[in-house]
Amino acid sequence: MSVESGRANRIAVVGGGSWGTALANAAACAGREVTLWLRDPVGAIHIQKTRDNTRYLPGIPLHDQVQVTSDEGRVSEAGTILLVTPAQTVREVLGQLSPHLRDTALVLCAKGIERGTDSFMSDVAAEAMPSSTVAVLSGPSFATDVARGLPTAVTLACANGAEAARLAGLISGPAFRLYHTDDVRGVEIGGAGKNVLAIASGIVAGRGLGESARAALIARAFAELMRFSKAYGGRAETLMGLSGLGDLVLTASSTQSRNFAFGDRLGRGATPEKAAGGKLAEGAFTAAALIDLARARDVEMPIAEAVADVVSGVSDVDGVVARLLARPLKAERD
Ligand SMILES: NC(=O)C1=CN([C@@H]2O[C@H](COP(=O)(O)OP(=O)(O)OC[C@H]3O[C@@H](n4cnc5c(N)ncnc54)[C@H](OP(=O)(O)O)[C@@H]3O)[C@@H](O)[C@H]2O)C=CC1
Ligand SMILES: O=C(CO)COP(=O)(O)O
Repeated sequence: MSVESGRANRIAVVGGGSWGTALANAAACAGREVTLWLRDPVGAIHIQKTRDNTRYLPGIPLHDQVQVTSDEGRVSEAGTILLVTPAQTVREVLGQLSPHLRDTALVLCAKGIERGTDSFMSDVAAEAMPSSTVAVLSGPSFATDVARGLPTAVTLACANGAEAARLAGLISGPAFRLYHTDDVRGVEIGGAGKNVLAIASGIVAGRGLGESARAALIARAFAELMRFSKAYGGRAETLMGLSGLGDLVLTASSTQSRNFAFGDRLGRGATPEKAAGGKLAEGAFTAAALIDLARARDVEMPIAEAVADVVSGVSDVDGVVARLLARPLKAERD
């Protein structure tokens, strides 16, 4: 096999948390050679040897075709990189890796918006790596399900539609089905926004407001997501698909979701600091940026605003619930 055809078949996964490890398994099941890169050398040696990511995905065996390393140079052996660290670290990680990357397709897997700059992930990547092909992967997919080989379907977006189809084919396996689109903005808005809105759904559950309230909230949260996406150029059909409705339904209705669980604890009275419980709840970091962007284009997002206020400590749960219930009645289409 030539070096170039070897690169084409090799995928590097950057970030050895739960989703990175799951995606490494999924890509290996798709027949790819996989390098899983972690920043922690001790952790990398441990996982390579035991074939178990005991910290993030205990008890789920790592596929034989996954090689684990902490050597940044090894990332350059792959033609495609899946970037799977938290959204707020993407700029830093790309800065660290860019000297090692050439002719690389970059698939962004974090679901969030960068705080401070209010930047979407694809814009962060385009700034950090202007000559790379940038794609976004998002959709309903809990790491434990995917790592175990349970079936799901997600969306891969790239502005170049042919490249989106090629990358979807490269990563899709028997149980991990990737649909493709050229609507990058729509897909990344679905993934980032649903995390914030899932916190609201968790709050409703934790506060004991009932199943009816939760269903009503999810429907109105989806209306917010559609309005926001329209204002930022995402297509309605994308938001109605896997990365919008599909992922909102999953995340806003399952205690397996860290964002839902975070909201649930807030609803039961925990402080934002305690509610996270040491786990990543991306929506808590994205909420303020989402609201900044919504205000900048006059998009009404009362549910996302309520989450941002509770997370930042500006309001308490009962205060935002009362505020939402006191909103004036209006036509449903608005
Ligand atoms: N888990 C899931 O089911 C899914 C997650 N996602 C998204 O994937 C992204 C990652 O989530 P997930 O894997 O679950 O998170 P985890 O908390 O499970 O893991 C995060 C990983 O990122 C690493 N990391 C953190 N900061 C840095 C950094 N500065 N440089 C290098 N590595 C870093 C951590 O390393 P260390 O251990 O050394 O801190 C860890 O390996 C999130 O945006 C999430 O929304 C998307 C779909 C499903
Ligand atoms: O994005 C996810 C499922 O698609 C994972 O959600 P949580 O980060 O809330 O666990």
